[in-house]
Parts: sequence; C-alpha cells; structure tokens
Amino acid sequence: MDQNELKKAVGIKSVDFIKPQMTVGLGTGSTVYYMVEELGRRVQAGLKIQCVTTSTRTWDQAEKLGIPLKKLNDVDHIDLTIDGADEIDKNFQGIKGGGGAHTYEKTVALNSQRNLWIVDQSKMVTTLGQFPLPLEVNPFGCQQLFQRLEKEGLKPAFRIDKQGNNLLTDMKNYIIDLHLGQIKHPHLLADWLDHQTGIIEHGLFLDLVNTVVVGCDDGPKIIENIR
Ligand SMILES: O=C[C@H](O)[C@H](O)[C@H](O)COP(=O)(O)O
Repeated sequence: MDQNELKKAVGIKSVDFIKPQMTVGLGTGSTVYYMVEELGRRVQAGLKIQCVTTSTRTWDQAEKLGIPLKKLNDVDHIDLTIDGADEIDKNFQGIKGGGGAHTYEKTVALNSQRNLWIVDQSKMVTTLGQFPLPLEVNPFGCQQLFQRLEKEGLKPAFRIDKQGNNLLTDMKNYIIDLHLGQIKHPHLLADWLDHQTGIIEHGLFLDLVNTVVVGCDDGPKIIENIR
C-alpha cells in the first residue's frame, strides 16, 4: 500500500472509536482528512455527535459534510480527539505541526479526555527530531527570536509559502522549523521552548496521546499507551 492508502485506512478505522453523543475534537492534516470524510458519511447515516475543530481547513471540510460543529469555548468537555502526527517515538512522545496547526491542536488535545493519533507506519520512529520541530511565533520580534534560536544551535528556518512569503497560521503568526536531526531530551527542550518569549507554541506533544492507530501494510494496528 502507498502512504495515502495507509492514511486512508487509519482515518476510516479511527472513526470506530467515535460513539453516539460524544463531543469529538477533529485534528488537521492529510490523514485527518480521510477520518473527517468517513465521519461525514456516518453522520449522514444518522450518527449523533458534535465536534470542535483545530483549524479553519478542518472546520470548512466538516461543515460541508454536515457534521455538527461547536466553537471550543462553547463546549464543556471533549470526549475524544482524533489527530495526525509527524513523528511518534517509542515512548509515545510526538512532533506535530507539519501543517502549522499545532497551537490549536495542542489546546484541543489538552482539553480532551482521550487523544487518539492516526499515522502511517513511516511516522513511528526511535528518536524524535528527524522531522523539523515547528514553532508558531509572534511576527513581532521574530528576527531577534530567530537569532536566539540560532545561537542555541537549534538550526531554525522560517517556513515560507509558495509565493515566497512567511507562511501564516490561522492566527496570522509565523512558523519557524528547528532542524535538529534528533531530540535526545524532549522534556528539557520543551521546557526551554515554553519559556522563550515570542514562541506561541511548539510542536512537541509530550505525555498526551492515549491510543495510536498505525497504518501498516497488513492493516491498521491499534497501540494503547499504558501510562
Ligand atoms: O499541523 C498539522 C498537524 O499537526 C498534522 O496533524 C500533522 O502535521 C500530520 O499531518 P499529516 O497527516 O498530513 O501527515
């Protein structure tokens, strides 16, 4: 199976975790796309749920499919959030934000009773960091922040769109990607990044995921993170 077929298989499989009357967080990305398409089919077939989204992309897709949507501020809990990931290590720590949506994604994830990630097998790694670590940053003072990151040896690069401009997030911020190669101590790095003024949110998602559905050639595999 190619990567897209694996993404589609896990996207469809993950919808089995959604039960009637749940409030569900919908992530962002090309794997989540398939999950939302399948959820739309089930809602049209009569499944009663409500959802919050983590990006305008997902909101627009879900709205077109007739999935009932709420703003995050208007729900009192989220039963389950289903999202993609860019890397997951052997300790179930993850990198997200390849699509620049990680700030809203982390906000929704932190407010969810359960988090389920859907990935193809290429995302399962021994050590995080091969995938560049995304930072959402405030445009105000971003050059000074960039220099600070360079000085720390974190190999930053602004993410640029097709027109050659700084890519803008849903919140109209910029993205800086850190090309680290490997992240030996994710918690220490997360702690340092959490304390840098100008960084709105980083893409390290630590101690957050409960279940991972991995797309493998012989079918989706469900892995529980027993913590
Ligand atoms: O900002 C984007 C998200 O964190 C995505 O969930 C992540 O990048 C995985 O995306 P994809 O399923 O397209 O590989």
